[in-house]
Amino acid sequence: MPPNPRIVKAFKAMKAIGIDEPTTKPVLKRLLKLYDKNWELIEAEDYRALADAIFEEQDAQVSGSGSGSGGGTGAGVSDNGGSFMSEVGATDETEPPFKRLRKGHAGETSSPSANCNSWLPGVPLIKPKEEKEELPCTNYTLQSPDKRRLESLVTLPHNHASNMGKQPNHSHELLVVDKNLPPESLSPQNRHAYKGKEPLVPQFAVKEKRPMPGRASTGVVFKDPVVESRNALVPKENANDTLALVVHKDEPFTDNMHQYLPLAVFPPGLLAIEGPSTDSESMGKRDALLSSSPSHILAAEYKSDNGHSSSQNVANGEVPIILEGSAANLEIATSTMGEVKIYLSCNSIIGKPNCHMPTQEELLKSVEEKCLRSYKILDPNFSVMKVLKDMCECFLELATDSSRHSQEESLLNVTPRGNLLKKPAAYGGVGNSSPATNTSNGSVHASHVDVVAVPEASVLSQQNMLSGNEAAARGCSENKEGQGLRDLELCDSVAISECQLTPDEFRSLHCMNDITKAEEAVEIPWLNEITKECLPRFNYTPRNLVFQNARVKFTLSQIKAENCCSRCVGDCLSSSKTCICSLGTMHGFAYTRDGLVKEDFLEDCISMNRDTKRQSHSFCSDCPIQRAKGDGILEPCQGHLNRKYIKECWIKCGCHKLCGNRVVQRGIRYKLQVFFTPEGKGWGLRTLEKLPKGAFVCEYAGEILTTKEFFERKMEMSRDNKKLVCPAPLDAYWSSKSLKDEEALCLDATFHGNVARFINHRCHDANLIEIPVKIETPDDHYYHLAFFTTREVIALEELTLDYGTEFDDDTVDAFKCLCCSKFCRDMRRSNGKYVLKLHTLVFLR
Ligand SMILES: C[S@@+](CC[C@H](N)C(=O)[O-])C[C@H]1O[C@@H](n2cnc3c(N)ncnc32)[C@H](O)[C@@H]1O
Repeated sequence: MPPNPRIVKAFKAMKAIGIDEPTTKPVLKRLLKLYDKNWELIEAEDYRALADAIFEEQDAQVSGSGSGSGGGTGAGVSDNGGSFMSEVGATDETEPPFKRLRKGHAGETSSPSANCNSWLPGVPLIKPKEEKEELPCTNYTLQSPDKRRLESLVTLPHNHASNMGKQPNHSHELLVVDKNLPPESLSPQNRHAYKGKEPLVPQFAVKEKRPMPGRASTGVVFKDPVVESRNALVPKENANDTLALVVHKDEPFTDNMHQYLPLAVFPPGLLAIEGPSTDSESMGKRDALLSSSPSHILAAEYKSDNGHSSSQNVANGEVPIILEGSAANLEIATSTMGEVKIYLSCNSIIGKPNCHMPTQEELLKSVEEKCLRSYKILDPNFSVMKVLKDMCECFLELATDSSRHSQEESLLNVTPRGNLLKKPAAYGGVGNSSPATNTSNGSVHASHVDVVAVPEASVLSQQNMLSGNEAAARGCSENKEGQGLRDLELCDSVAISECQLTPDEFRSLHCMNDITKAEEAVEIPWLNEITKECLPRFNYTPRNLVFQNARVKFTLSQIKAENCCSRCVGDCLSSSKTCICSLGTMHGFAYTRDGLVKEDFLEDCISMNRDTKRQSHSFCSDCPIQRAKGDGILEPCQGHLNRKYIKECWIKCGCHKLCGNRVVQRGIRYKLQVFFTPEGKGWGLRTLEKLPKGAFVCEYAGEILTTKEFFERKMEMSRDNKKLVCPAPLDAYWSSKSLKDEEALCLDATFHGNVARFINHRCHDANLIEIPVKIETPDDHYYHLAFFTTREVIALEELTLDYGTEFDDDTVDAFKCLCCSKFCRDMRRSNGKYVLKLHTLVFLR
């Protein structure tokens, strides 16, 4: 009979860890009996149960007791060398070795079937059936970038009580040993705990070796009351089964000494109550936790150089001494129970006299204040606990995303070392991001930043620090007669406002953040570092709303079979079949697969806008504007610029919402910010990330008014000495054919509008262009006004549009143009004759 391949494999596995076949055989036989031939249990975790049982037996032999300790597999089962499979059915109900994994926990029961997988992919760990009364998390794997080190480390439940002068029931103290050491080189006390290749419980792999300083080493544990309830991180004298997170210097197998300062431990319960501060109940709970008596919160666990362990309350002024190395190191430990522990070793306090350990509450408050000041994080809900919680959650996400890396890589690389806590929470970014660099005053340099997901208040500071070239690139220096200098001065003068706001002011500034009220897919914050002015009141609407009489009917019957691609599926842009929607216009699809307007189409639109020679106009015989003015004088039509348009797939098309021919209808995608301009233009809109040429930024959304309604509204407003914000006629298709009043439409964003209402004017070389887009209806009198970039726009650059205003036209009440463009059409600026006129129909051409 050929040898059972499973048996052969078991032998091999044991051999790999230095256990020969004769030693393995009897134990394996006994295990098979015990597990009723359930090979899965034996094979689990690289034959961990088998290895465990063998060590158990060796331990027993060393101690001469004849039976394994702690309910082990027992000894004395004879190895008769026969076929294992024929020997099943033995009656000795010895406890399975899995139970040993939790040895030391009073009243604990376990069973072979109680296997659980660690959430770290590929790192299965055994856990007992009942977890309630136990350490919630007895397997901590420190994530280390140092792969080799971690590979060579395995941790053991610490059984060296005698060496340590400690009671042996402190069985969860940790010991770090080199995994590469053969088991024989371990003492029997330790070998019994060498359970296969994977770390055992509790597990605590240390990141890297550090030289031991010639002084006492101290591990400090901030003990959270919540944690205490779960028995983790309690001072040793308070708990028999303490999980001590300190590695002793005198341990024979390592000089890896770490002192960890666990800032926060988030067992699931604590995570659950950590909500945003608006949730008063959660806040209350958290506050209650944080306001526990300091002595309860703060405890320190010391390991001194002489190998003695003691616990101390650091609040009494005794100074822990931390190992040398970098000023602060961040370590993250994870557990099979889904817990993440964060350790911060603060080495820089070494040798500092009169150190007083802060309470956890003090520390969190101080870090929060620092964050608010240094990084201008304006979110009133911001809290360090939240950041830490986010860190834990991100960690869990990354660690459990098996698609990202191989197991080892994810184990090792998910934890950035060092400065993690120094980074502002608001940092992040989309696409390629080169991180902005912090300056000593806490502001941020924006140079060479492609993508800046900027903490709102720091953005202006970034702009203030632009070099001349950068400023030029952003349009501050390209104007006439020293205007660039003036603009730069203006920019410079803004710098003083930086860092002057208190955290409370920052918080209150933030109270109205995200101007979209979550109506858009992205948040759009606002910022004013120039004045105390707040954003004007208006109702944010991401889509156009009919005010009253406008005739905007979206009916399916309007969309004929010949102008919709009902047979398309998925993405029309990548379809091999010709899509009807691409035939509807002269230019085929206007978008590239990247969702950008095609270069030639865009260039055409731009030149038709900028080059008067290429412009053509339509003239109405009975112009709705002249009609609607209602001043009794019916002037001839002034002409309406003919424009190219984009037709997107619409409701009757069969394609996906993510079809490449549906860009504008999917809404704003880029990170934008409304900010107060330093040049005196009032509010403006800018991008917080680099935008490619032809990118859709936003559409102009507002109320759809008939032209008649618009003029009535305008009159009404001017009676109250107010003006409308920025009306835009939808006149691209007005022509000689007579339009009814309810068809001659325009958009007004004064009361209801979107972010486009903050886009300022720039003469000629604006970085945005408006292109009419048909989305719901082929009716020419209604369409969307979408804004696309005319070129690449760098992060923090203001987004501008050429309104088409003729500043020398006395019939138009135009603002004094401060666009800074060298092509500025407002001659009043250069000759000093600044004429302040009421702004009216700037969009009307
Ligand atoms: C569509 S709104 C833009 C947002 C506006 N800045 C605000 O604070 O609400 C148009 C108004 O902004 C101002 N504005 C826009 N571009 C300007 C420019 N280049 N120079 C001066 N003021 C400008 C004018 O008051 C104009 O009437």
